[in-house]
Amino acid sequence: MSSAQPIVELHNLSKSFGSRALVQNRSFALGPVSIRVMPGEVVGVLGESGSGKSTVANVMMRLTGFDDGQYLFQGRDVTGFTRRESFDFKSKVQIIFQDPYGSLNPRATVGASVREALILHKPGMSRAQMDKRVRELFAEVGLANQNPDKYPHEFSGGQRQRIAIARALAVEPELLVCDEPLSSLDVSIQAQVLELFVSLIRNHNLTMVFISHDLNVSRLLCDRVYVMHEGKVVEEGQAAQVLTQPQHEYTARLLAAVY
Ligand SMILES: Nc1ncnc2c1ncn2[C@@H]1O[C@H](COP(=O)(O)OP(=O)(O)OP(=O)(O)O)[C@@H](O)[C@H]1O
Repeated sequence: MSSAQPIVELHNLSKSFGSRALVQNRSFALGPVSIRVMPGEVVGVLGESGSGKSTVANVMMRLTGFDDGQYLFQGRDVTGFTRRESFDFKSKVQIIFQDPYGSLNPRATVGASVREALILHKPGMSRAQMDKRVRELFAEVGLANQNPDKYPHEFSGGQRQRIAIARALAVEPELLVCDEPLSSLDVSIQAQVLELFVSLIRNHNLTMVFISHDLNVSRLLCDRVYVMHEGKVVEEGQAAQVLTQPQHEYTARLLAAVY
């Protein structure tokens, strides 16, 4: 491993839901978990439904807080972020959700949605430069022939997910968090969007956290993986190793369920 600074470090982080006052009503979603993401890595966070994967994604995106532990982003404790750092964080970290409807404004054309990201996070571009960038991004995600002046409902689910990916890439994020980005798509479309992820990872040196219950997809995309069970990391390591010769009995069970 290089001596570069990690992008993300979660140290013994835990999070509970429910009433803080009534300990018996508190349910633990996470923890403690420690997860590290180095620049240029594709890191899988894997597990069954309810294992805490989305909570990890939400904490990493700062969409939700946490109770204990520490979250360092590029070496800075996120709880001490200034307003400026919080704003910068939003352009450095992007998320792709399971359901692309959730990330696209239904009342804006898809081109306007991508331009909005450019206006916010890449200020100073002219309208012509933005339109050119939108066309480049659309080509990159396999939508070269699609009209950016159409609305989200005029596209298929797979196309909408491609647009959400284009929007996330528009800000050239330093970290892309993908929360089950294939799960809401038809099986045949999943394979095509998976191919897009493979080519984006190959061509962009993306740093990515890939949240998934799909071990086959994770084996294909990820360099390293963390396997979660009941809110804790039960196994971590190189994807090729963990997903072929698991050391933990839970990972072995998950793998056995796939074949
Ligand atoms: N807002 C919430 N309020 C209360 N409990 C929650 C909330 N969000 C998650 N939980 C609980 O935290 C635990 C982990 O949920 P989480 O959504 O992170 O799991 P997951 O592995 O992403 O599952 P899935 O794949 O089904 O989304 C679950 O027990 C869940 O019920």
